[in-house]
Amino acid sequence: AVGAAAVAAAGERSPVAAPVSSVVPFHGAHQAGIVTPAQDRLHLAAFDVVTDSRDELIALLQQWTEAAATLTAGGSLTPDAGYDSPPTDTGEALGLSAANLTITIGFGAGLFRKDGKDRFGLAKHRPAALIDLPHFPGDALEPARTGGDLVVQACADDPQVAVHAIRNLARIGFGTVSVRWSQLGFGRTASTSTAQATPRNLFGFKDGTANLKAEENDALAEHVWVGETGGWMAGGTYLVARRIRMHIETWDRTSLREQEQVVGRDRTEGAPLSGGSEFTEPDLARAGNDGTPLIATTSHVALAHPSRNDGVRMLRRGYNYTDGSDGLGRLDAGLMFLAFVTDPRTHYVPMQTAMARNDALAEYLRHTGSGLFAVPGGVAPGGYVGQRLFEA
Ligand SMILES: C=CC1=C(C)c2cc3[nH]c(cc4nc(cc5[nH]c(cc1n2)c(C)c5CCC(=O)O)C(CCC(=O)O)=C4C)c(C)c3C=C
Ligand SMILES: [Fe+2]
Repeated sequence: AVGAAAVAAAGERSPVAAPVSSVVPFHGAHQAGIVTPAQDRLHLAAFDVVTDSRDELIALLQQWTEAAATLTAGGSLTPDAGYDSPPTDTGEALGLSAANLTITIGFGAGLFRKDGKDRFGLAKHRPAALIDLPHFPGDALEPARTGGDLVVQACADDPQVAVHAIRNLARIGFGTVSVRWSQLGFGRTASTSTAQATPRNLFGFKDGTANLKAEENDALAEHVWVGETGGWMAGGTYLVARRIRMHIETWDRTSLREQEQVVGRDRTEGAPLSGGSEFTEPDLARAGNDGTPLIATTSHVALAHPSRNDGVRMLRRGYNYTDGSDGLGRLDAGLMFLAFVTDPRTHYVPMQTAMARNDALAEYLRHTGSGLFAVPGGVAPGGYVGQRLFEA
């Protein structure tokens, strides 16, 4: 510390040890990056497995697990093979803190069977919940932004740390996997802890108010985690990823009254239009002077509310994105919707179907990418992500 202070006093930059508060533990009962506090930056990448070798796949997951444990602790990858070889770590995170990096790994349907082939002898272990998502009305999915045999979600407070993580995992996987699609995100669009303030999405509304929070253990057990009867998926969850383009130029020409009616909450506070403040429970039955519900039945909040969805809740953990413009004078901007659920058949498909048909918000949205991934439970030191699947 004395040495560091002397360097700082001399006005030079010194390599500073990562403060403890910037490290999210990698090992645990569940993978990090799900109920751990949502960071502000995302790099999500889906990979195709390009080998048919089960041993190579297992070796990759072992290497990814080891690298993830190192990177999330703020370390860099070692050892180097020598001066005449490419460095083992790509280097752009040297000197940066761990920035609360979390790395979360999931398995797509293609790992279990692809093009009719059971490449890795895993077909019999494909969970029933890992469905092929149906086509929803209005979907405009681009194949180059959809699917993937594996997914890695890297979240951090620093975008360079998140990108470094994905880049290095892709580098480790060279010859075994290739990146199918990837998405950068900024500005989380959900709170996953009551300690976090509610952020805003690119429509300018608070997003995440009624989200499931890390403190709600019973609700997480019911709506997010796969239970003990789930075999190799026990302690895991399913990640629904949807790249949703938001027509922000159209939205920006819409009156505030219309915007609030479409959402069902007021823009400033995020309070439900039935009254109260941000965290007041929406009263979907409360009618205004004209006898119609204050929260329109076609509003997003009404359609997403548990009372209209068999009591279903989900853990949303999405991010805003902007990917330049589309050549027609419009920003390609939107929401990388990420939600963790115990079973997408009950906890995503019915809600998305209702929204695609009736949600007033749908007029301003276009789903352009999609993925569904089984996210296994957490890893103990010495183990690797998905070990229970390969030993099942
Ligand atoms: C199928 C699930 C959902 C999709 C897809 C989705 C897209 C989406 N949502 C917003 C903005 C808001 N969503 C809000 C609440 C909310 N949304 C969902 C589900 C999906 N959203 C749920 C389950 C909820 C919570 C409902 C409840 O329990 O009351 C809100 C209100 C604030 C909040 O509670 O978070 C906003 C705003 C956008 C812009 C969007 C697609 C781009
Ligand atoms: Fe929503």
